Order: sequence, then C-alpha cells, then structure tokens
Amino acid sequence: MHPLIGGAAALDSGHVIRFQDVTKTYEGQRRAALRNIDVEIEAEEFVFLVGTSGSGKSTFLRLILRELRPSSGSIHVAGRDLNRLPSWKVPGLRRQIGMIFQDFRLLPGKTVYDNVAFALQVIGRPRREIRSKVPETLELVGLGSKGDRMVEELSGGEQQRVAVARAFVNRPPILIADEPTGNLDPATSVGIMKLLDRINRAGTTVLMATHDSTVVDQMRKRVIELDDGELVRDQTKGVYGYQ
Ligand SMILES: Nc1ncnc2c1ncn2[C@@H]1O[C@H](COP(=O)(O)OP(=O)(O)OP(=O)(O)O)[C@@H](O)[C@H]1O
Repeated sequence: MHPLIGGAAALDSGHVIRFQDVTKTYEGQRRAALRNIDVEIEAEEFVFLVGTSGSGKSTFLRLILRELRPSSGSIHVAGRDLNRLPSWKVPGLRRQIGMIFQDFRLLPGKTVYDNVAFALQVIGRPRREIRSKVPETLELVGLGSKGDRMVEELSGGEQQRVAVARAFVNRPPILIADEPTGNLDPATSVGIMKLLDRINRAGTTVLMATHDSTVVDQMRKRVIELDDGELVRDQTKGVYGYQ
C-alpha cells in the first residue's frame, strides 16, 4: 500500500454495489436500456464495464449515482437502498463515489491545487484538513510539485491525474471512471491505470466503463459486458472481447 493513501473510508464488508433484477426503460422508449440486470460488486474489487455504444453502460453508471431511477428492481450502493433513499440524502450517497470522466471536467482558470481543494470545500471540510489533504493527494498522483500550475498548462495525462486527485481527495469507498483513458495516448493511459490500480489496492472499489481493449487486456481484472441492455458476460481476470 502506498504510505500516503492510508485506508479508504471503511465500509461494511461485502458488496458495495448490488443490482437485483434491474430494468430501466426511458420515458417514451419501447425498448429497455437495461433488462433484468443482476450483479454484485464486492468491496475492493476492480471491475471493467464494457459493451458497444448504446449497450447501456452510461445508464448503469447513472443508476448507481441515482441520477436515474430503475423502472423495476432494486439497487444498493454503499449500504443504501436507492429506491428508499430520500432526495436529501442523494448528496451523501454521491460523496461516497469519486467520479472521473474522459474529458477531465476540471475548473478552467484555476490552479491544480484549487481544483482539488474545491472538492473538499463544497462538502464543507475545514480549512486545516484541506491544507493537509490536498498536497498529500497531489503527491500521491505524482503532481506534488505542480500545485501552483494552471490546469490548462498541463498535458492531458497530468490533467487526468488532477481529476483522479479531485475524485479521491475525500477518500471515497467507490471510484467510478467513465472512459478515463479515452483522450490519452497508450503510454499515458498506462500511467493512469497504474494509479487507479494503486488506489484500488488501498481498498477503494473501482468501476471503470471503457472501450479501451488494450487497457482491459493488460489489467486482467473482472469484466462485465453489456449487450443491448443485457448482461452477457461476467468474467474474472477477463479480457476486452472473446478471442
Ligand atoms: N435520456 C435518454 N432517453 C431515451 N433513451 C436513452 C436516454 N439515454 C440513453 N438512452 C438509450 O438507452 C440505450 C443505452 O444507452 P447508454 O447511453 O446507456 O449506452 P452506453 O453503453 O453508455 O453508450 P456509449 O458507449 O455510447 O456511451 C441506448 O439505446 C440509448 O439510445
């Protein structure tokens, strides 16, 4: 374990994400975007979510964040039953989930430090904690010397590291990455994957939606595949596609 990571927030042992017979049909659509999905993701797992465009990956992630509600079935995330979770508790749910995106989504015109600090400021963490956690997390992602740089001065790979730091700075038990290597060259992608792997080994559950077959094949982690809204494969130490 990396000495700076420390333990991720402890969770009850067992699953952190569980879908039970989940179907999601968008309003006005005849075909379900997800059909009868049953899947459990245990604490500290690393899982790739794969499938062609339109297979339902984004729908799956949005259900976990309670940006969408299922048409039927139940979803548990970090000990919460999302069907029963009142709206005022949704921000608390999302605090348990760090998010990383293909397009980084950093705050332009701000420094690396401020981008990461902002994630703690919005959840009301004290200044003392921000002053210790932000440098520690920047160190962890390999940007210890770049806190004062403006984010637009950084390379794509460095910007994604800032995004990882921002997602991880409050040590959420779950990290969701939506195509995090989609805008990066292969060598830079390897660096980001090593970082996500390190964060996972320190106790954070990682769920990563991706089309990046090279990354999936190199990592040999669990692979869940969606096809036209159905879960068609769930493989330990999987590869991107069947050979
Ligand atoms: N807001 C929406 N309203 C109606 N249909 C939608 C909506 N969002 C997604 N869909 C449909 O649901 C299905 C699954 O879409 P989803 O975005 O989950 O796929 P995806 O696997 O994430 O695709 P991609 O890899 O392109 O992001 C598709 O048929 C899509 O057209």
